[in-house]
Amino acid sequence: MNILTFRSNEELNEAGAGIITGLVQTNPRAVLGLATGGTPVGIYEEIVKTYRKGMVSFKSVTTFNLDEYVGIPEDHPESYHAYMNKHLFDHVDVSRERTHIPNGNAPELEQECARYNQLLDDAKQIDLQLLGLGHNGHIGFNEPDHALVSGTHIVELKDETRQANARFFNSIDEVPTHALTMGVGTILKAKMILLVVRGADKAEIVHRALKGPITTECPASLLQTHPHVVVLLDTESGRLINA
Ligand SMILES: O=P(O)(O)OC[C@H]1O[C@](O)(CO)[C@@H](O)[C@@H]1O
Repeated sequence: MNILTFRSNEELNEAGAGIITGLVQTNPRAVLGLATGGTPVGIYEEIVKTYRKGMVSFKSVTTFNLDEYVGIPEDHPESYHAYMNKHLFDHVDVSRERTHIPNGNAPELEQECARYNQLLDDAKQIDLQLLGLGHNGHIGFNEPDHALVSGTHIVELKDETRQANARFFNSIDEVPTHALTMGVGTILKAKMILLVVRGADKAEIVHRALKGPITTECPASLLQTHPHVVVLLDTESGRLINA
């Protein structure tokens, strides 16, 4: 595991964007696993800047997002479909047929999970999976539990996750109770994982995830078993790791 700590957000964003655009420059048909949440926004901004300079093209790239809320429309401003359009897809030349996000409004959610798993199987392997980290150690929406699910599945969000994400909604009551998420098995199958974490409030979970016991009670701790993980931290989130 390669853990890099950055003094400024700009440097962290440039490093994250550089890894992703560098991969696409060398492999224009790369399969990218993408994340949402507050953490990757600055990285997407840097990617768009690189694209606008004509230094990278996404036209042959395939993307798979980690997760989507259940029960809010795709055009709801806080859906992960809307997020990806706003922060990346509307600004680069990615082909929409090759972008994939689970459909949280599918009439049969189990069938939707099976469909998403099939698409992932057809793509064979994600070349780079971008991840943020939840305060309770979740990756994607894989919440701490006594057991974890390998493939895409429906998950009931923990109260702490709904509270953390309430900042994006008018009130906690509007935060969906369920989501569809790629499973930990699929995440760990990626060739490379790029975990990005920011903020003093994540210092403890970063330490637990990267240095603590490997346990399903902290899903991110399973990343310790992966052969190629790069972790980008700011000084605050890396405080305990670097102590
Ligand atoms: O980047 P944030 O907003 O702190 O969220 C951390 C993680 O939580 C999620 O938003 C899900 O709650 C993930 O998508 C993200 O990786």
